[in-house]
Amino acid sequence: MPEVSVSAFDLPWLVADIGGTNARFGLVTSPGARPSNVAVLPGADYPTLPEAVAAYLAEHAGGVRPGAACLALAGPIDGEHYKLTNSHWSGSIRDLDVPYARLLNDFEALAVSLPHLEGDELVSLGGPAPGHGVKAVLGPGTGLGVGGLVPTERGWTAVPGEGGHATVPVFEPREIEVVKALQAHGLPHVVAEHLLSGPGLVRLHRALALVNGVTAPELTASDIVARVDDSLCAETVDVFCGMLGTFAGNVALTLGARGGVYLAGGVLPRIVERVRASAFRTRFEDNPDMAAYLAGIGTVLIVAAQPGMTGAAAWLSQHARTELVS
Ligand SMILES: Nc1ncnc2c1ncn2[C@@H]1O[C@H](COP(=O)(O)OP(=O)(O)OP(=O)(O)O)[C@@H](O)[C@H]1O
Repeated sequence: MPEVSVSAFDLPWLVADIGGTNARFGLVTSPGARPSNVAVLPGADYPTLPEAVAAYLAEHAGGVRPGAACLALAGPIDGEHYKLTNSHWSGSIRDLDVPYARLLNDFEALAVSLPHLEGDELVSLGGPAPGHGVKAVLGPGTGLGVGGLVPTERGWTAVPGEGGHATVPVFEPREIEVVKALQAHGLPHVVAEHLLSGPGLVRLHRALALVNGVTAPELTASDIVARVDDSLCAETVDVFCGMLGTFAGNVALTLGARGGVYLAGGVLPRIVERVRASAFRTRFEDNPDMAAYLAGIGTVLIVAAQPGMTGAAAWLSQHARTELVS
């Protein structure tokens, strides 16, 4: 069969959201459309990202050759180069052999998705509905991601960052005891991600056992959230939600996120009602000088299935217009 030549931004476009465990892929068949042909591949099954992309295109996308790609990755992006934080994949986007390809940090892509999410893709965690202005997104998953989205005269601009590595937001006496226990056990500088993530739930459970002077089995994050009748597990989830509220309030204050604070990541959609019933929103507003300011900011949980890929698709739609007219 003769090779079909493909130019930059020829449809379809390839989008992806790649975490430490899963590589999610999809195709965009018209600008502004949501991804179709979505498939989730286990990253560990493929030695490199180009091999996972080739497998997706061959097995789930009819062997198409995309004219553009936007890949959201859980790790720092340095121009064309990527290195996933919790996976062995690293390399250059050029190795994909797509005429136009762009890398985004995963929370940068989530930030771009925010104006496109609607209806039952969002659940209120308190406060008013998100309005105009800067938006923030943060979320506990394998790590703790943070991003911002700023309105400009030329559309929205996403702001990636490394906010999950900010020092842990301890507030209540019990939380201070947790930090002291972790410091006494080999973790001198406790950052937010150490406690506000899936692995953070495990660490928090262990630390609360030390603080309470009890022995507890080593549990996974899913065990901890499943054991609703176990007092230590229940306390772990409560402390987690409270600290997350303070962290989200700190992000809102830092970015001036009057357009809303959105919560994402793999952990919270599994405990929606417990977050809503927790101290999350009270702690979000609990600031001596800025309580009224924070009370005016909506907090919303993203429960959409593939928001990272929605963001990657929106990014390509916005940039295709710019690239094709310039
Ligand atoms: N049932 C569960 N309840 C609570 N937390 C969970 C559950 N299952 C998994 N987790 C946590 O969620 C984390 C995965 O979150 P998320 O999906 O956001 O991760 P990611 O970094 O995007 O990577 P990937 O999806 O590839 O794992 C896991 O590290 C785990 O700690």
